[in-house]
Amino acid sequence: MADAVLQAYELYRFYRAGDEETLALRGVSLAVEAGEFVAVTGPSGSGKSTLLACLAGLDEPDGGAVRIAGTRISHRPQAERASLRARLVGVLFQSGNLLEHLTVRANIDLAQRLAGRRDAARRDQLLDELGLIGRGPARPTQLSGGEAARAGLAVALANRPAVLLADEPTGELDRRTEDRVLGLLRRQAEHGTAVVVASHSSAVAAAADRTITLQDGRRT
Ligand SMILES: Nc1ncnc2c1ncn2[C@@H]1O[C@H](COP(=O)(O)OP(=O)(O)OP(=O)(O)O)[C@@H](O)[C@H]1O
Repeated sequence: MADAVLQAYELYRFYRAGDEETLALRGVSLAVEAGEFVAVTGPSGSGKSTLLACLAGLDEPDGGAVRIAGTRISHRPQAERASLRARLVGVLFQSGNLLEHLTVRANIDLAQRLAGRRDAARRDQLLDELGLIGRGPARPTQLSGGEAARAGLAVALANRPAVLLADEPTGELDRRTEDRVLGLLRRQAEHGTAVVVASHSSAVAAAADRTITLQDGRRT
């Protein structure tokens, strides 16, 4: 797995609050190849969101390392992590993927600008593929739940990321919209992106090439 586009080695993450210490990750390793779709499952509190945040460089592991496309993203200043993330990683959450004061189109443009790019053709292609061609001028508050999920995906894919990390991206969606979003994630993997989705949903596990399970911060 030395050539895996996403590599995590022995990740540890501790949270301290007063005398309380939570061991959210206890030595999690993971390698995902380009084109693979991996589901991360496990009970509530098992460390799924913490793992995804560390993989995305949104959080710093206390131990271990994350490499994306051969570049270490962990243990770097926050600004460097943000810059690497903008170029290499698409991040999709259940909500909060879109800035409320910007239109859908402007949200995608912003994601490209943050990566030092401008690619209107890619933006329009994404809006088209995701069935949002008429919704480009809409603001997030004007979108249905399913439209907002697809617009969030458009932002995450704006820069053709090597790795797409999604944390419960279908949590609030009805089954039909969930299937549509999963189909889009699948297609993205078929185009060569390494896709990692943390979810409680059995539909996500069914759509994935393989599933890893966390329990108390460890892989089972
Ligand atoms: N900022 C934080 N401060 C303290 N403890 C935290 C923090 N974030 C997460 N934890 C703890 O770390 C552990 C792992 O949490 P995490 O959110 O990664 O689990 P999860 O598997 O994503 O859960 P869920 O399925 O409920 O979203 C839990 O015990 C949680 O309470």
